[in-house]
Amino acid sequence: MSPGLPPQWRSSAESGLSMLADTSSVRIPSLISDIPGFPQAQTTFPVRVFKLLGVETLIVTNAAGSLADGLQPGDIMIIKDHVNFPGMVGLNPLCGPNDDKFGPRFPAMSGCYDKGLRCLAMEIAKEHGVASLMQEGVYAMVGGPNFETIAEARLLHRLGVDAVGMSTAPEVVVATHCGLRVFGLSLITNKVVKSYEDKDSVNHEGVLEVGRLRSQTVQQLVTELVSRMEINNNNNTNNAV
Ligand SMILES: O=P(O)(O)O[C@@H]1C[C@H](O)[C@@H](CO)O1
Ligand code: HPA
Repeated sequence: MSPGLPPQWRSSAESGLSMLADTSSVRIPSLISDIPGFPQAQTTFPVRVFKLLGVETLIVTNAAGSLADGLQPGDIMIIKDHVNFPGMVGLNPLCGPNDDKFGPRFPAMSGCYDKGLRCLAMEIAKEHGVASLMQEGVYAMVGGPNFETIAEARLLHRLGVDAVGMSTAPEVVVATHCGLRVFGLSLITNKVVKSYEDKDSVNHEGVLEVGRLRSQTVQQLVTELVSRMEINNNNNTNNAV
């Protein structure tokens, strides 16, 4: 403790320092890799294992809040593209030395959500009578774990984001890097509050509730998609194995 610290500040500063030292009770997040739950290296590791096992397509799902007027809770958004906010400021799972066995140092991300699978999913939705729940849109990943402020929600909306969540982009980046085909769905679990007059507020229980409500529909869509999608042996540009 600095001897120059005013006495009235000492006890809180000391208790803060002792909490930081006691790693058994306090989890200290690393700014680089640990937001909000697990390091990105850990959450994306299975994607490279899939690649090495010969998997060709990654299907991702998430819960997301809607910014688009046309997307209501319970709707299912086919992810057309994403904005990886953490990635854009350096929280990118590809940071660090590149492993050329998996893919190039500077991989392209345009077209990372496969168009053929997006069209097939929409066809399946029509056949199952759930097309009215489905539309394509842009997903943005934010760091979380707090939900958005109203100003943040408005900013995202103005940037062209249709739905916002706290996951998915890192796995998709790693999958695209190693040449996997990707398909993604966002289950819209809530409207993101964009107005200071709005008394609504998002909460995690509500997110889980909508997840339970639509779990069967999402399962049916994904099962049907898997049974009908083409094997894409020739699609991989990178040879990790
Ligand atoms: O599907 P994910 O894990 O992205 O779920 C979202 C983000 C938070 O984990 C949670 C917030 O309610 O939902
Ligand atoms: N914001 C961010 N992540 C989310 C939301 C949201 O409104 N809903 C579910 N995950």
